[in-house]
Amino acid sequence: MAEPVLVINCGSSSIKFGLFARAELDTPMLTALAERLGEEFPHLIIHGDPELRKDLPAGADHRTALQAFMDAAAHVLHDLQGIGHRVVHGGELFHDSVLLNDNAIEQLESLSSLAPLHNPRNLLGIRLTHELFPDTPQVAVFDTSFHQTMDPQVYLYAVPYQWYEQSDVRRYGFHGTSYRYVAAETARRLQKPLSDCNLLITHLGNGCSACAIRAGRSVDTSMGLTPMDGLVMGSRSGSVDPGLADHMHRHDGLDYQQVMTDLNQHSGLLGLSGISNDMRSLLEAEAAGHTEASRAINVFCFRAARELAALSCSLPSIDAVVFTGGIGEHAAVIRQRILAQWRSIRFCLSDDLNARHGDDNGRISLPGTPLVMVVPTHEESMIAQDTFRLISTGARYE
Ligand SMILES: Nc1ncnc2c1ncn2[C@@H]1O[C@H](COP(=O)(O)OP(=O)(O)O)[C@@H](O)[C@H]1O
Ligand SMILES: CC(=O)OP(=O)(O)O
Ligand SMILES: [Mg+2]
Repeated sequence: MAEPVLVINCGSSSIKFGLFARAELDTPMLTALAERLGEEFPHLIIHGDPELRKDLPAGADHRTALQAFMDAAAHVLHDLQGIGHRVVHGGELFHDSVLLNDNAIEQLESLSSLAPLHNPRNLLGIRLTHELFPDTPQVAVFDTSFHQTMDPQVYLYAVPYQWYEQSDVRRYGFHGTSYRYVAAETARRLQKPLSDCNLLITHLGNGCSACAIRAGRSVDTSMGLTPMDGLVMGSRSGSVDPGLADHMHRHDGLDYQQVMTDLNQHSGLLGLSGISNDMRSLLEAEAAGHTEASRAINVFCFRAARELAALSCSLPSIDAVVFTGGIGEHAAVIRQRILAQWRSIRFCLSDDLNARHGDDNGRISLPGTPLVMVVPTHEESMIAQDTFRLISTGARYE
């Protein structure tokens, strides 16, 4: 058997795994998903050998899920050529994917506070696999890399310039590996070179963002210094007035750390509804008449539309609006409600195509109206591609 690459994609509420042979990046030998981590009913599903569905203990975290996968799949995890990890924040230190060594891992640790729901978990995966496979090369693929093409006028905040020069305060953008995949896949479906494509893509998962792609390159995106900015997310607030921290301190005595924890973990869909961070649960609750669920969903949809409309400023024209991520790919009614909020463009979805999550090309809009598509993301495939590439060049981080 060809020596495969194992990919580990730690998201904020899920871990996705893939085992890839070099020649088959579109069709992994094995895939696995651990989801609803930290919630009441987390579970692990493996497709391949073994075929497995296993409930994890209530509240199970990323560590438990990683270990459960490693135990269940141990018999296929041999002769690995490499292991590719999603790492969310690369900061100013990492502009492209990198073969990891102790020095790179140490540098990564310094970025953890900028993505507290992600980088520590990404490092957990790196450390665990290093213990299990000490001689196997490991590669980090960063969410931030794809957005390196943004111009200074886009990535600079209007704060004292020394903050950028001395403390790397700027907008970085995230979900870049997803945008890289979805942009290329959309171009393929449109039968156009990527360099001719102007796209607005929104990645709606537990973390949510949107990206303007001009001539195939990221020119603006909704997330900033950290993955808290922009859209409303599962448990993150998205953009808020920075004056809010001072207000909550004076009014309720919250210290800065508490405000940050609340904005990261107790806000977004969860904070607004008091029910769940998961859109599936909220749609069920809304159908059962819970107005708190509707409140959260309405804010989510309005804010997504507003960010998309704002990002459209960066594009000379829009070839397609594209939905991806767990919500973007599976929640037809959310796609419809977001576009209904964007009143300056008259989107006309086909109810039938939207309910089916798109025709063969992912189109969900009626012919002759602005093109809207659903294109499933495949971050794992991009990470596998970079992992094979870096292993063959062998260039290590200095
Ligand atoms: N069938 C579905 N209908 C509505 N929302 C869904 C569905 N499946 C997944 N989701 C949403 O997608 C989220 C997970 O998205 P995903 O992109 O896989 O996660 P992560 O951000 O952890 O990588 C869930 O939290 C849930 O809100
Ligand atoms: C960057 C980010 O929010 O990632 P995820 O959607 O996987 O949580
Ligand atoms: Mg994700």
